[in-house]
Amino acid sequence: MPSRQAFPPSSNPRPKTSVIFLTITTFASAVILCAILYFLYYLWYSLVHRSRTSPFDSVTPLVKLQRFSYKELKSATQGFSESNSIGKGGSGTVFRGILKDGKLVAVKLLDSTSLQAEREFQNELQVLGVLRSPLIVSLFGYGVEKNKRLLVYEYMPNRSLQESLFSDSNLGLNWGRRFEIILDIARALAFLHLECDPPVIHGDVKPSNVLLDSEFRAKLSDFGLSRMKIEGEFGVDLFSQDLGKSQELWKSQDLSGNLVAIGGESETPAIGNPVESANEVDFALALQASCSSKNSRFCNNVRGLSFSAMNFYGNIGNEYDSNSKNAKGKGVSILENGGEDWNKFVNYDDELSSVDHSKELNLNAGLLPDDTMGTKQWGKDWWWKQDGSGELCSKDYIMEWIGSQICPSANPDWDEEKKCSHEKKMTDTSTRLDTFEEVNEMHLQEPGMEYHNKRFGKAESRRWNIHKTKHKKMQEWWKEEHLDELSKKNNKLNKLETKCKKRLRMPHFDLGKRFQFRTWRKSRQLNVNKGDPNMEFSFRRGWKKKNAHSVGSDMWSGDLFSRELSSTTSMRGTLCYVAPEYGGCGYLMEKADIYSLGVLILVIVSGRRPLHVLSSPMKLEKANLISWCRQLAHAGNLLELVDERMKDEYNKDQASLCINLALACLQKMPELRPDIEDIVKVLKGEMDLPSIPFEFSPSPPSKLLSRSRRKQKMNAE
Ligand SMILES: Nc1ncnc2c1ncn2[C@@H]1O[C@H](COP(=O)(O)OP(=O)(O)OP(=O)(O)O)[C@@H](O)[C@H]1O
Repeated sequence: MPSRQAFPPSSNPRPKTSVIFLTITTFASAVILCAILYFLYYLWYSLVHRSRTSPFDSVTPLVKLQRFSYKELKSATQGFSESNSIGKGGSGTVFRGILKDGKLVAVKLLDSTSLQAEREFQNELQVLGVLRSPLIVSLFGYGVEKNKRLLVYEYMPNRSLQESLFSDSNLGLNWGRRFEIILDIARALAFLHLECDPPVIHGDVKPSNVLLDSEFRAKLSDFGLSRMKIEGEFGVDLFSQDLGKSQELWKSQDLSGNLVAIGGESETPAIGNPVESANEVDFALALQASCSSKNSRFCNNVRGLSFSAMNFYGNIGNEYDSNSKNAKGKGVSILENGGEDWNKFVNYDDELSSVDHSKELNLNAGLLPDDTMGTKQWGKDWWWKQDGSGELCSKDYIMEWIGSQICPSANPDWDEEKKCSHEKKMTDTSTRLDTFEEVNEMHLQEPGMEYHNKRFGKAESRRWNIHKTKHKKMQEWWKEEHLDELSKKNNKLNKLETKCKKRLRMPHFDLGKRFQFRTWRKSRQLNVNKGDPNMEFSFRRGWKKKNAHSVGSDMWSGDLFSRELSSTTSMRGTLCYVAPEYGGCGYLMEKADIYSLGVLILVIVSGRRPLHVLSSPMKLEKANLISWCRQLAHAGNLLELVDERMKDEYNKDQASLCINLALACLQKMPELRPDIEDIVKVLKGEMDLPSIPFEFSPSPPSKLLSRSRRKQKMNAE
């Protein structure tokens, strides 16, 4: 009998494998769990960390802004009395006030029903609220009550540079002061661009935003259009915002930037809720509430988006609107409704009206659940993001507008002068153009290249070549533009002559207004409040009743129209001061401020507005300060630009340095404009002015303009 093979008793290998497998699995699970936990922790940490960090933490300690009650500010300004009114701007009226402790302040009462004002209020708090520098006007505090918004600033006894420069007496501004003011403004910009982290771009550098203290030292103010430049971004994709969502939120908008229900009922909403408690507020918390959660980064990047103008174009500039079908359609329906909805406001829809500003401004943001902040974020900040896919390029529109508005003075002497010299001028100009072009060519190829290599190194030479090509195109365009401009002016002269004959008398002041009405109504078929002589147009304000008591604006000169042109705030800056690359379509970068500084320097040196058309008989070439300056530079006669009121009592070297510096700042290509650091050094005499090729035109060719120009040419033929 075969014996059974006896196996030695052996341990079962299966359980062993299971143990190993189990161990590995447990270990792997533990590792995965740890990784998940770590990831979650990281996520939590970064969210919490980000939402609690003010962009200015690194440079400035958190600033506590005082919260004032409306009552307090009302009594400080004697009930916002007219005698205490010291100026009116695009977003509100400024009053002189004395606080209980005797401190002299300037209180800005914002136009309560305007979203534009709300946006600027927020921006002012978020940017100016955390800036502290002797070169920047201090914001002491704010007030929020129902739909009232107030900002309390340090009082600047000599008001704005606008007033000092354009007042009749202008006694205060001798050359020494003017030069100091230029230096102060440059220093202020250096502070914003270089010392702030992230850098702050002012976005609206102009005389009325430069305030003068008792010793006529200048401080920069009005940060309503400013923005912070976050994380070294270049051109944050503004259009990547959740525009679909934000556009759903608004129904449509009237010309003053207020929402309008299309064909529907409207009402005046309260923008926020009164907050009873807490006299002093840690504004970082408001900042936190406003810029929290996942959208916080973008929140700061989309400051300078002017809502009103964009939709204004959307509404009226139908032929220019290639993208914003919605805006167009809505605009048309508003107009079709008879345009009467303009004065009715439906500022917030349900989601918007649910925004609790008391939380935002009063509060302990830490108590707000994150998701609440996240979702409300869009509601709260939606108007920042309106400049999206539907945005029109305002520049083209503005340029055409200027073109349509520039008309010679009604002064008959001047007309005569123009008529007589016009033919001669045509020939003169062609000669000048040739020479001009030659000089430009020389500048571009020789010193320009040298300067560029020196400054940016050879690695950049490819880019430079692209620039050169662009320059060439620009030159060609300029030539076309210039000739075209002259023939346009000629046409206008003829038209004006006919009109003069018809009307016999053409009141000086009415000209601008009349032209505005005519042009806007005719070309855009706007149904505006017909013929109200007190209406004026502003890109920032839309149509607005002129305030007879406005100190800071029109009263300083008779040339209403000229004043308006040179200080009309456009989408994200002020017409004539806004950099050409920025005109509402581009990204706001430091070099845009440099461009505005260039215009401002010329204005300070010359005591003229950038566009000065109607005030007195003058040669047409002087009307546009920048092109006149370029012509003088070409003729080697820069000092002719200096304010005649100073007679010979100015420092010629300094004046010529300033004008040259301004021309450098006014270069078309932002990269070629000097940095603010260099500008300050040049002004202080610590550095020579680099030789820079001067460009020609402040505006590049645009499809639209060339199209209209082509049409004009065809018609002429
Ligand atoms: N802190 C201040 N101290 C003294 N005067 C001031 C102060 N702030 C403003 N003003 C005066 O009020 C005027 C209006 O200022 P505001 O900032 O409202 O508008 P603006 O800059 O003239 O125009 P916009 O707001 O359209 O750019 C100024 O021109 C200035 O005369």
